[in-house]
Amino acid sequence: MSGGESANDTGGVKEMEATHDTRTTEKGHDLDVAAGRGNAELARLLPHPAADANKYTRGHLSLVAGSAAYPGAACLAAAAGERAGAGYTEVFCAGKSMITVRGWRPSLVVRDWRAWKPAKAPAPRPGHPTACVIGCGFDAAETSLTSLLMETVRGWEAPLLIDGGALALLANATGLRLARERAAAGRATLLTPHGGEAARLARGAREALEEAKAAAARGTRGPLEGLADTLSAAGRATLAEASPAPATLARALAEAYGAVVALKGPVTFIASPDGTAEIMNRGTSALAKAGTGDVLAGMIGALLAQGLDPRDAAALGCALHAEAGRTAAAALTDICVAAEDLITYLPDAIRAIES
Ligand SMILES: NC(=O)C1=CN([C@@H]2O[C@H](COP(=O)(O)OP(=O)(O)OC[C@H]3O[C@@H](n4cnc5c(N)ncnc54)[C@H](O)[C@@H]3O)[C@@H](O)[C@H]2O)[C@@H](O)CC1
Ligand SMILES: Nc1ncnc2c1ncn2[C@@H]1O[C@H](COP(=O)(O)OP(=O)(O)O)[C@@H](O)[C@H]1O
Repeated sequence: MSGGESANDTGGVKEMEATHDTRTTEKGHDLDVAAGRGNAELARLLPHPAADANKYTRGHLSLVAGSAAYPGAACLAAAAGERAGAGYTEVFCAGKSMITVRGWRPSLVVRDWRAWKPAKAPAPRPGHPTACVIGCGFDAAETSLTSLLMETVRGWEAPLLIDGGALALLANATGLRLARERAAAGRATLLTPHGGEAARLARGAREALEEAKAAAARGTRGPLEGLADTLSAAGRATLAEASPAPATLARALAEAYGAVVALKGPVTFIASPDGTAEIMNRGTSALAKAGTGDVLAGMIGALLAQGLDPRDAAALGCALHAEAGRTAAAALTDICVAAEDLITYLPDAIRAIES
């Protein structure tokens, strides 16, 4: 791993006040980072079901997750998605993972991912929200998964969250181009990298910029034409840095990929393509265990599937995840908490935010 993969230390970002729109300067870039939202604001986003709700109107979450190497990631994300309110949670996973995912939770609808046809999914319609999470438990070494991902980025109309091993597969000129085409078509995308995955996404954006430059030098028109001109100078400077500070990196990735980016770590930064960013620093080091990111992806995916916009889904999902971690740590100690416990303690997190 390169030095760039330690992207999520918090060096360079000033301690945030508990007020909104805190202004700070990070590594010479002028940066506005809004402090984390308060409980009252978050509570208003909680998707309580309407009295006449049914499982379809509550939101349909499709999870494309769980390679043969990592079935557990699909289990964690799907169970978190159910707990976070999705009315219908469907898992498309490797054939070899199906029995594990089915056995873990009978309420999940489990299919082989060869049956996943993102471009043929019914178009989203009012009152029937839907979203897709792809990548939890993807084995990035399995290059055959690239077409599954790219087909989804190209063909899936509703909000799309990309996590885990799928981020490595997205991190190249083709992935960036397809993500930008989604944005241009008004389709929402949310990326949830940890520091290592964010560094890979930055490399992918650099590759795209190089490709665009080479095409321009040859005088060839191509799909990445004008990319450099559409990115801000600050964004390009951040992508060129070996070890950018996380808030600026989150913002540069959001701009480059045309997606909301939640760059996870001890402090999580949520950045949007329009240049806005907010901080989420309610977490606990009890969360530093394998699988907690898969749980977060399932929670945010369920909120997207219930109709929240990507920024709100990321802010509420990260806050609920952090609160669940804190409550779990209070009960179990910060040593003993495991990813599954966050799902168990999600109801306490909801109550904490509502109170
Ligand atoms: N129970 C399961 O089945 C689990 C499956 N998982 C899946 O395993 C796949 C590989 O993900 P991994 O993240 O393990 O491996 P990756 O190889 O994608 O990333 C880990 C590498 O990134 C570097 N890194 C830098 N900053 C980091 C940071 N802030 N946090 C974490 N790593 C950082 C690490 O040094 C490490 O070399 C993903 O698809 C993921 O969803 C994991 O989520 C763990 C649990
Ligand atoms: N020291 C820490 N303090 C607070 N939160 C943390 C800390 N370490 C990790 N986390 C949180 O735990 C989660 C880890 O996600 P990720 O690295 O993707 O895990 P995995 O890939 O194993 O599922 C993220 O939400 C991150 O913000």
